[in-house]
Amino acid sequence: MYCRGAAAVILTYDVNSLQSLTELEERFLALTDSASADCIFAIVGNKVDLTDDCALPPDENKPEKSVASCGSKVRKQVRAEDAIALYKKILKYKMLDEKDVPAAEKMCFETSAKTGYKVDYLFETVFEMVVPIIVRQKAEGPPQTVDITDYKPAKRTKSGCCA
Ligand SMILES: Nc1nc2c(ncn2[C@@H]2O[C@H](COP(=O)(O)OP(=O)(O)OP(=O)(O)O)[C@@H](O)[C@H]2O)c(=O)[nH]1
Repeated sequence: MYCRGAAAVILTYDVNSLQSLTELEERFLALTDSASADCIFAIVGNKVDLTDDCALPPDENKPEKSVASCGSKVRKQVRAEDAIALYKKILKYKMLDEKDVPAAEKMCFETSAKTGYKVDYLFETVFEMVVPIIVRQKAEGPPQTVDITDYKPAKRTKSGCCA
C-alpha cells in the first residue's frame, strides 16, 4: 500500500545490527512490488553515531582491531560491502540491469538520524534522481491510478434491478 507507484524506496537498516539488514531482504523487499517500474532504491545504514573507527571490519592481521567495543562506541556490524551486496540482490529481484540504474556505491548511504550526519545528502541525492523521473512520467501520460471522486453510480431501473 505504501509503495504503490513509488518513484523511490529508501530501505533503512541499523549499521549495528546485521539482522536488520537481513530483514530488509526477507521481510520488506516484497513490499516494494507495487512500486513504479523505474523506481530508485537507496539502502541506508543508520545510527553511525554509535560506531567509531574501531568499527572497521576485523582485520585478520591485526586482531586487536576486532574487539567488540571501543570506549562507549560499538563495532559496526554491517560493512558497506554488505549493503552493496543487498543492492545488487534487489536489482536481480527486480530484474534490472546494473547498467540501467545508478551504481550500487552511489545508492548505499550511511547516516545518523540522531546527529543529522549525511541525512540532507541522502535526501538531496535521491530527490535529484527522482524528480526527472517523475517529470518524465507526467509527460508520458495519466497516472496508473483510479480517481474515485469521479465515480458516477449507474442509473437504477424502476425495478431496482441492474439488468
Ligand atoms: N543513536 C541513534 N539512535 C537512533 C537513530 N535513529 C533512530 N534512533 C533510535 O532508534 C529507536 C528506533 O527508532 P524509530 O524511529 O522508532 O525506528 P523504527 O525503524 O521505526 O524502529 P522500530 O520502531 O523498532 O521498528 C528510537 O529509540 C530512536 O531514537 C540514530 O541515527 N542514532
